Amino acid sequence: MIPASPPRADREVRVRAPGKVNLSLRVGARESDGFHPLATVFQAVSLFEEVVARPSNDLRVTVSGQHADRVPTDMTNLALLAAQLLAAHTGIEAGVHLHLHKAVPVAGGMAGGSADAAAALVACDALWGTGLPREELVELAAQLGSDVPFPLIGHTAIGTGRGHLLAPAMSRGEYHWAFAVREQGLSTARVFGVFDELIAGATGLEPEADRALMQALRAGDPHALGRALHNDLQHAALELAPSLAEPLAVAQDAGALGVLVSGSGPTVAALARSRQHALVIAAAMTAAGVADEVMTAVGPVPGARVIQTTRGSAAVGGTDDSD
Ligand SMILES: C[C@](O)(CO)[C@H](O)COP(=O)(O)OP(=O)(O)OC[C@H]1O[C@@H](n2ccc(N)nc2=O)[C@H](O)[C@@H]1O
Ligand SMILES: Nc1ncnc2c1ncn2[C@@H]1O[C@H](COP(=O)(O)OP(=O)(O)OP(=O)(O)O)[C@@H](O)[C@H]1O
Repeated sequence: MIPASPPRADREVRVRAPGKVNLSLRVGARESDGFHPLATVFQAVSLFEEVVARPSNDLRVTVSGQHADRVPTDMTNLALLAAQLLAAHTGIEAGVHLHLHKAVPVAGGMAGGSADAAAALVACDALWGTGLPREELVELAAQLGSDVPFPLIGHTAIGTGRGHLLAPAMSRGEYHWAFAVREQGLSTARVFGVFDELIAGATGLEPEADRALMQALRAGDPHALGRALHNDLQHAALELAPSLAEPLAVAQDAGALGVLVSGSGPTVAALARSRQHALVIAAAMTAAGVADEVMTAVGPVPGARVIQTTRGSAAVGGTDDSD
């Protein structure tokens, strides 16, 4: 074990990492490792998790913000697992206190926990001075969960394998979203389980079906993107939570260019014509009482980045190297 160079007790590193929407999610049949092969297109959206890392003798986490009470603070927390993995990988003997400020819905299909883990990798790497290249952090991220590499990269990317193998995708312009959030989350493993029952072995991956979607992104055409949105897990999510049909219908009636369940759900994502239109869709969903909460966001946005490093009371500003 290499002892970490003792960080000043008053030093802190603040990192921001985005949530995601799967613009397209195509799922193949479960493989022998228990996972499904995916062909997906991720877009990072402007709901940001913030993680602050401070020196500590042990590994500990505190949580504030959106539904903080539903986030575990034991060693099952993905951010703590990320810190532990980085310490083991670099052979460093160091603790950390991670504070998570949540803005991405918990268990909402938008990879909030994964964003925390990605942010924790970047924050601990900076706090401990381990200085790993981003590609090495991405490899560690994949060991933590299928969705963890993407919030490190951000922007728009194609995911294959378990969803963890990423290739950047070209995207022009801004896309505006309204989200209907349901308080009661859905378990990702359960949604994949219901997917298995529904498809009963009859599925192909068909990533080539996303040609229109990729073309829409290259052209910066939200109308074409709206028509191309696709989620193979949507049926399974609706089976487990049939009331999700309501926000989908209300958003459609409010003129959304496309609507879908985000990832494994239960968050419903509606693509709008503009920021103003996203607010109109959000207001329609609130008025109809079809969401516990509504949010709006824009995408694509960058991946996990240091937004502030503080030594003592002096903030020394971001050290953004993520793009
Ligand atoms: C639905 C998505 O959000 C789409 O991006 C992701 O595939 C989910 O990624 P995640 O939450 O990071 O998932 P993991 O923590 O890797 O896996 C949780 C559980 O989901 C199922 N799972 C996940 C990914 C995958 N490609 N196939 C699966 O069957 C497995 O049952 C697994 O035990
Ligand atoms: N830092 C964390 N934030 C939120 N949940 C966490 C965290 N660490 C572990 N968890 C556990 O993971 C579960 C799923 O959390 P998360 O918010 O990442 O779901 P999700 O957005 O549906 O994930 P994904 O879209 O990647 O499938 C939670 O119910 C919680 O028990």
